[in-house]
Amino acid sequence: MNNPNTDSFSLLGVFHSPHFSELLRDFATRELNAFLWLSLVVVTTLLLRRLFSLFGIWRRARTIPGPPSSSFFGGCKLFSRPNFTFTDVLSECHKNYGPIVKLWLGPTQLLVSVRDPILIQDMLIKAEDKLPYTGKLFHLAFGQSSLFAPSFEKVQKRRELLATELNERLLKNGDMIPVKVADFITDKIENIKKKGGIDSRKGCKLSSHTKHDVHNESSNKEMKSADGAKCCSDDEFQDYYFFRDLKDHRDGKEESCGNVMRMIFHGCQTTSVLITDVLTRLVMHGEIQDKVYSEIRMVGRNPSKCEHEDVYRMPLLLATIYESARLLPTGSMLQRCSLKHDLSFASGVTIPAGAVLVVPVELVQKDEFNWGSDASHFNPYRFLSTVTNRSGSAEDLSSTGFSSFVLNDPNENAAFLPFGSGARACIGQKFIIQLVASVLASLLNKYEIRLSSDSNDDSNTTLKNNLLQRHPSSQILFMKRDQ
Ligand code: HEM
Repeated sequence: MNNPNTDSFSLLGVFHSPHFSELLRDFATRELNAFLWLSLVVVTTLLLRRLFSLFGIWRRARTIPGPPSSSFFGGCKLFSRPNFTFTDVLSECHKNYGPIVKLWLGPTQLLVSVRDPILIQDMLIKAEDKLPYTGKLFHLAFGQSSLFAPSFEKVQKRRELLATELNERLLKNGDMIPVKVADFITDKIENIKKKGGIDSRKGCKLSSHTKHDVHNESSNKEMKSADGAKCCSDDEFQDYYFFRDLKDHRDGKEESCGNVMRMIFHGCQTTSVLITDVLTRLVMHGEIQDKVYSEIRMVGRNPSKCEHEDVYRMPLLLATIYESARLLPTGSMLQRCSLKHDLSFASGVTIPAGAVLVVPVELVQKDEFNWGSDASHFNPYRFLSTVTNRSGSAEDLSSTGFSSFVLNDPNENAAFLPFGSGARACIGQKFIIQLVASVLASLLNKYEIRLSSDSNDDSNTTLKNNLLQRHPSSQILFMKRDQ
């Protein structure tokens, strides 16, 4: 029989033998070598894949014209010029290289700018995604949003829902909102006059009081109309109008506020720029304001059954809004990208997946080639045609309550892009144009607007927080009309 003490002793002996520890060391060395080799193979494969995709991008980007460069940073020389904005850089590139140009922003980051309206239309339809990092910025600020996410797949369903909500349900019941908003603003103007003791003949500077007034009344949750009647509380208003359906279709991952906050942020920013700009244009062009007022009075004498449809009988007012949006778009650029697939344009150019695609809206909307020699001038009549009789001469329809002009669809011109175009175009366009037109019609019916004597007429346009802004902003006076 074996003695267990002797067995364990001999086993310990094997473990302690120099041969065994050499074996162990050898095993550990081989394991480590295998691991290092494997890591090397994985890292090399990854690097090679990256290098191949890089060469792929360079090869495909070769067909796109752009600034010649010895390095990737083709735009460097242009960027280093003093006082040169990004729009200036793109303008310079387009002048030299044609309607489509490329700029390397880094070895792997290709930017392609498109200026030709036909190409833009093609691109905005085909490029359905937006840049991932722009979404992340807003994600940090407002939480996750399925409405403004970069991938089209993610936003498609939610876009359809919101479009139905805005264009079918809200617009069809559209009488209430503009009336309430206009009443609210009128109420504010009258309050400011009373509180400030401003001589009503001198009018009222809305801009200088708005901040203080909004702050004072933020605790008062009920909106009241000019005659003091209760309209509805903020909560009811939000619940009923904008957000009911969006809340119902929320998925688990999504933060409840993300969509609502992004929409409020986007809607407020863009709408305030548009309204301010239309008012400024009307102040600067008194003759257009007078004609818009006549149009409003004419429609007012013969109103439609549905009040919200009246604005469609005010073509000059609508054309004024479109022309203001053309001359001062809310952002200087539209951006897109195709995250998964390369894009092929009808012109034969292929844009690699992941490239940043931009449309310099400001340039396109003021391009003489697209808008004629008066491209940089305010001319709402460019969106209007005259109603003619059978003999071809202009017809005067004022006695019938209809304008002698008809509004041409501004979106027929591919160079009209204040609301974007294609797969990711703004969903709010129809809704906000009707709303802004109704509110302006109510205001202009009650007030004549003039520029305060201390305002500076020489306002220039600058880009701040991604929005085009006028500086210094004009101070507008509201003078009550004798009704
Ligand atoms: C004057 C008012 C407005 C202007 C000028 C404006 C302009 C724009 C522009 C330029 C875009 C990007 C389009 C593109 O990349 O092709 C956009 C996107 C969008 N707009 Fe507006 N917008 C306005 C008001 C509104 C309002 C009131 C709403 C909703 C209530 C709205 C909802 C959206 C949404 C959801 C998108 C994102 C579309 C997407 O990423 O798929 N907008 N808007």
